[in-house]
Amino acid sequence: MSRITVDGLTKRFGETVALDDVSFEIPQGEFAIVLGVSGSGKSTLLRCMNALETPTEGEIRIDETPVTSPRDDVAMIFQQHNIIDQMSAYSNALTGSLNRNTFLDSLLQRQGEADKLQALDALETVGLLDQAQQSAQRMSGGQQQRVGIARALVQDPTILLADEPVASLDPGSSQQVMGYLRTAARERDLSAVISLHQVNLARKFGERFIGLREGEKVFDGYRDEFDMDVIDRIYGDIDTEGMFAPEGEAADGPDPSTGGSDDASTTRATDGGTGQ
Ligand SMILES: Nc1ncnc2c1ncn2[C@@H]1O[C@H](COP(=O)(O)OP(=O)(O)OP(=O)(O)O)[C@@H](O)[C@H]1O
Repeated sequence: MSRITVDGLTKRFGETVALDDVSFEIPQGEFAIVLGVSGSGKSTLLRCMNALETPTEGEIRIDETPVTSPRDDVAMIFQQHNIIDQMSAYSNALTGSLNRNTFLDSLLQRQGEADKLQALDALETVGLLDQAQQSAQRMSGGQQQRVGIARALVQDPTILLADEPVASLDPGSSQQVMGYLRTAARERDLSAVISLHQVNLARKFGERFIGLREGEKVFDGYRDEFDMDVIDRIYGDIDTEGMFAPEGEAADGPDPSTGGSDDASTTRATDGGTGQ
């Protein structure tokens, strides 16, 4: 059970109001996407959720317990996945169990069988079991990010946070990574909060949407309400042409069996994204 409550969250950096009285609740198992232009407060929101920033006012609660320090049951995936190039996909995934092992045990890979099986299971979830021994530096950016997801899963979280996890990937890899994230959250019943720049990706994979603009929450709703008016509310008068695929084209979620898709139709849907 992991319900996330964001309650009257304000974060100021000097004169800058990064978040202004933001409140919402994410029920257990929901896959939520946070959208907004650069500087709207997405990263600050996620960082507050993981206690990497301290709120100026308000608080975050997980199952009614205020978040005051990083928690083992909250895993965070970053844009720069920070995996170790020289290590294999398997060894990188296994580092997700660091919270349960001493540093020396981890260094010598003396983790228990359960942790090792969990690393293999996580690699299977992200479609990389057959690449387990592959050195990370020989993997593509998308594969490396999937290793980052596997490592987060080995942490055994109930909540998955991802701050622009596909910002540096090409459209096809972005689709795949989002697909695997969605599959992982669904299979393990994780609550997920993902920040994204790309509207089409958000719409394709998201279930719940939180829109931020200049630190304020300007939208909070589900797929059926997430229309062009909402996009305008979030993005204002910037050119949104091409950010929104025609109705139906991007409405289906990923195929959980593939963790997304490489097929041409979905790649086309992404091409209509923001290109960021
Ligand atoms: N550590 C900090 N010190 C000072 N100002 C900060 C700090 N972190 C964020 N800000 C400011 O807070 C505001 C929100 O930033 P934030 O990084 O949360 O936005 P964002 O929506 O994640 O942007 P991007 O999409 O570019 O990552 C911005 O004006 C930013 O300059």
